[in-house]
Formats: sequence, C-alpha cells, structure tokens
Amino acid sequence: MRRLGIIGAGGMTETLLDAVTRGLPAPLEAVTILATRRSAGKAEALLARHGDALAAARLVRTERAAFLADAPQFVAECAGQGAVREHGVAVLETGAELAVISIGALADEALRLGLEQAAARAGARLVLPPGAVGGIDALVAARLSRLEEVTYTGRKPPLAWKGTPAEALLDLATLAEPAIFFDGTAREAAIRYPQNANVAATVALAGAGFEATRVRLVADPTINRNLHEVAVRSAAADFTIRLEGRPSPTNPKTSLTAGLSMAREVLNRVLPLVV
Ligand SMILES: NC(=O)C1=CN([C@@H]2O[C@H](COP(=O)(O)OP(=O)(O)OC[C@H]3O[C@@H](n4cnc5c(N)ncnc54)[C@H](OP(=O)(O)O)[C@@H]3O)[C@@H](O)[C@H]2O)C=CC1
Ligand SMILES: O=C([O-])CC(=O)C(=O)O
Repeated sequence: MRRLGIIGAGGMTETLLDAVTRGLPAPLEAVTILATRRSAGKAEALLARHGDALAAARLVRTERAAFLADAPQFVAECAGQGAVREHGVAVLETGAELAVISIGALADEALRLGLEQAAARAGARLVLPPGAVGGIDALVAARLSRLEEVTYTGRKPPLAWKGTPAEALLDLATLAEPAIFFDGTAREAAIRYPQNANVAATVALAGAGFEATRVRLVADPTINRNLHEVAVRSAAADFTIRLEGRPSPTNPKTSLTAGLSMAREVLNRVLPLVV
C-alpha cells in the first residue's frame, strides 16, 4: 500500500499520522486527507508537520471526487458516523480498502448491508479495527465456539460525556460518585452515543451481535482515563479485558488507542510482518 487516504482531520488523525510516520520504513507515495472546508487548514498543518518523512505527495481535498481521483488504495475513516454514511459506499466502489473507526454507524442495518454489498461488488474490503478496546481477536475466536454472555462496560470521566444524552440524566459538573446512566443493548448504545460508544458496536460485531451484547455506560468522577471492560463467557474460554486508555489530548471522548489501532492497520499494509 503506497497511497493512503484519510477522512477527517481531528484528534484521531493527529494520533494516526504521528504513529504512522514513526513506524514507516520509507515514506509513502501519497497521503490525501478528505476534510471539511472548516478543517482544511488544520489538515494542511497536520500534513506539513510530518513533511517528506510521511509521504512524497501530501494533499488536502474538500470534495470527495477530488479525494478519490488521488486514487487512495487504503482509506482510514477517522471522522464520525456521519462520514461513514456520506462516503463509505463511494470509497468502496472504487475498489479501495476502507477501514471504518466510527463502527457504531454499522448499527444501522441498512447502512451495514449497503457497505458490505458495495465491497462485494467492487472486490474491496471493509475493515473494522479494534479501536479503543482490546481483546477483539479473542472474542472473534470465542464466537467460533459458542458465546454464552458478552458484556461491555465503558467508563469515562464526566467531561467525556458532555454533549451527549447523559447530560439530561446526570449533573455532570457536580457528580461525586460513579453513575451508570445507560444499561441496554449495543445497538441502542452505538446509536445514542455516536462519539463515545463505537466500541459497543465493535464488541457486538465481533461477538454476540447488537441485540445480545449488553452495554453499560458510566460517568465516573474518580478516574481520569477511559476504561473499557469486555467480559466474555463462551464454550472455548471465559475472559475479561480491562483497558485503561489515556484520552487524546485534543478530544477527551476519544482514547489514544483508537488512533493507534488505525495506525496498526496502515502499518500492517506496509510492513512485511503483519501483527
Ligand atoms: N472505534 C473506536 O474505538 C472509536 C471511534 N471513534 C470515532 O472516531 C471519530 C473521530 O474521532 P476524533 O478524531 O477524536 O474526533 P474529532 O471530533 O476530534 O475529529 C473529527 C474530524 O472529522 C471531521 N469530519 C466530520 N465529519 C466529516 C465528514 N463528513 N467528512 C470529512 N470530515 C469530517 C471533523 O471536521 P469538523 O470539525 O470540521 O466537523 C474533524 O476534523 C469519532 O467521531 C468516533 O465516531 C472515536 C473513539 C473511539
Ligand atoms: O475512545 C474511546 O475511549 C471509545 C469511544 O470513544 C467510542 O467507543 O466511541
């Protein structure tokens, strides 16, 4: 893979570009960012920061047609569920591989089917990185035996839940103790908390599905990290993964591991050893 496309120019793209530049054995041929008009300047600055060490050609586009004309072979969506809806099918139709990090978008069955069908028609692949969470490999393997119970608990400091429906349920500014404000299915979590519960969708798609995966979301004033816990019981193995992620410096909702997980996808398509 020599031509990388990225959708979005926020905190995750910053983490992705830093990690990819550090990990590349040699510069890529081209990196193109599809940005909103508002964020085009930020995208330019992110690319300029890495310069020739990242890629010989560094481009920012604000129109999808121009972005696709740059012929990216691998496109990393780092923008949000709306961007998956807006651009996903069109990217796959070019035959490019598309890695989606806003995995909660796939809680919309029609969109998931549309993406899968576009990929099948074009001979392309839709890839779902583990993102902020860990243990997805073991969960997929356990699913191949027989899953009995899968629960995901997402716990973040109150600030990370600002601007979400949690605000109507809790007084985030004065919260003194951890509060579970959501207990339901992975589908409902991914749809209602699009910037905070993509992991719920990842766990669902890797494991027991959107309805059978139980999700709890917690605002916790006693922590300064984003905690992800996946508990699995299955015929092959029982396990619990507990991951304490540091938030990205520019977006407290997003853990650094999410952008790093996307960087892993990119580097696995460049380096000879895939891990
Ligand atoms: N799977 C996982 O584990 C995780 C997934 N996520 C997902 O990743 C997304 C990105 O996270 P993060 O970088 O921290 O978010 P930010 O809000 O920091 O950045 C989002 C960026 O995407 C841009 N953007 C939004 N919509 C579009 C679009 N339609 N086309 C092009 N660019 C667009 C925004 O531009 P502008 O600001 O101008 O609107 C902004 O530059 C989250 O919204 C969430 O969906 C996040 C954390 C974990
Ligand atoms: O980054 C995280 O900690 C998780 C997250 O926001 C999500 O699942 O959408």
